[in-house]
Amino acid sequence: MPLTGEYAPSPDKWSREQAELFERTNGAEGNEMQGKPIIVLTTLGAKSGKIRKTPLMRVEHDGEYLVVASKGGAPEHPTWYHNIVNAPLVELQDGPVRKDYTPRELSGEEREVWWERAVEAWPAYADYAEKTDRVIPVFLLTPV
Ligand SMILES: C[C@H](OP(=O)(O)OC[C@@H](O)[C@@H](O)[C@@H](O)Cn1c2nc(=O)[nH]c(=O)c-2cc2ccc(O)cc21)C(=O)N[C@@H](CCC(=O)N[C@@H](CCC(=O)O)C(=O)O)C(=O)O
Repeated sequence: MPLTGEYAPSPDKWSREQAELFERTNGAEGNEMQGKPIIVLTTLGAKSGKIRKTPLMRVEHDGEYLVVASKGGAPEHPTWYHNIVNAPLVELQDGPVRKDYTPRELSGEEREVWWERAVEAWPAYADYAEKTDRVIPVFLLTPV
């Protein structure tokens, strides 16, 4: 059952425009970042209850996805982190396919395995981790 509510565009022009182009073309355009594939995560605002759309790097394995709250290695988590922590359900669109997922924050050994996959998909994640003292949260998204 897709998330419903009023869409609230991100104030960040770059990611807003990429998410909107990606959705407008059903994943045919705006689907890469420097030649690497992206997905669009839809969450419900933890405070606003509005629909938030966030382009993220695509990290997939056997039908499950990892989303990485890196925000380029900024000292603080991205705000969508609070939405996902607060939400029992998120939506992810990969190309033309949009599905519901249950998010679970990873730690320990499981996080290590998926972190490797994330760095393979987008090597800059390793640089972001060097840049900040915070542990970059990662969430495993399992199809509902
Ligand atoms: C600018 C800010 O965005 P953010 O949620 O902090 O997310 C920052 C970035 O992670 C986000 O811009 C990503 O899309 C950037 N980004 C990636 N960001 C990543 O963290 N990881 C990635 O892998 C990644 C890849 C990527 C690829 C392409 C691209 O264009 C952007 C990419 C934002 O939208 N702020 C809103 C609030 C958004 C929000 O969700 N508010 C909640 C409240 C949340 C709370 O409780 O604080 C609500 O509505 O209730 C605002 O200020 O109005």
